[in-house]
Amino acid sequence: MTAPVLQVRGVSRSYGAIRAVDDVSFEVLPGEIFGVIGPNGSGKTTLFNSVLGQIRPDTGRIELKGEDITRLDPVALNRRGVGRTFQTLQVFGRMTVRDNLLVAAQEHHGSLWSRMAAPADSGLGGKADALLAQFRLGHVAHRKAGELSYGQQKLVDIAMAFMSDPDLVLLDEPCAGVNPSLVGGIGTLLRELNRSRRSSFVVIEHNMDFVMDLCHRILVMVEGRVLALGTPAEIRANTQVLDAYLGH
Ligand SMILES: Nc1ncnc2c1ncn2[C@@H]1O[C@H](COP(=O)(O)OP(=O)(O)OP(=O)(O)O)[C@@H](O)[C@H]1O
Repeated sequence: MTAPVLQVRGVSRSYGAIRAVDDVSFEVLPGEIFGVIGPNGSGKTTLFNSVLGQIRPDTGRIELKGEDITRLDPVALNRRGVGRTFQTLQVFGRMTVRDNLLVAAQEHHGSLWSRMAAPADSGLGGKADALLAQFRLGHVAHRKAGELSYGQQKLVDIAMAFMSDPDLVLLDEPCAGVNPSLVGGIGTLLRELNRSRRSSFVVIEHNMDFVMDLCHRILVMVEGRVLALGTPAEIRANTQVLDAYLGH
């Protein structure tokens, strides 16, 4: 059997009396695109941030390629090959698109403070140019990121996560705020990246068509717990999911 890239075992996290994540277990396989869906407040972000070392779970264990990463911070995780995108844009509007990518890579190699310094090329220019071409952003490489449309800035944001050649990328609502006409393009791009880079993705997304179309397997969370886990076809046909969530 193929060893999982990510293994989450019995993770729980409470905020006071609220059990935001309640005994959640799942694994993500190499090359898998794994979706996490659920109504607002069902614990998706808390689960995501637990995996990313942004918050500490109260109980449970998280493994990356068989190694315990439960207590690692986001910078250490990034160095081990875990990338992420945020719900809100992280691009520096006054820097060029290409420099945004170079700075993202420096963050991987150096300190967070390097984001604030003028970016040197550091030999990463070739990698940035290849990603910009793959993201169809080559023609805007030298424009200030803040001058681009929101959808294009979102692409820059996603490209930044790939500068560190991650094995695993967690994408927090890649379609949020994006014009519906561009959503299909983001899906195509993520499929291409998944194939060409053989990296695994975990995607939180409210756009159900996007998730069903993109993901190999989907975890459905309701009130902090796993309601269902299966292929898109299995999730669509699951009556509990229909009642608790999709049927709303
Ligand atoms: N920092 C916090 N302090 C207190 N309660 C929190 C905190 N973060 C999350 N919660 C609570 O934990 C529960 C799960 O929230 P979480 O943000 O993880 O859900 P979500 O599924 O990501 O929601 P959304 O789809 O709206 O982003 C909710 O009841 C929320 O109010």
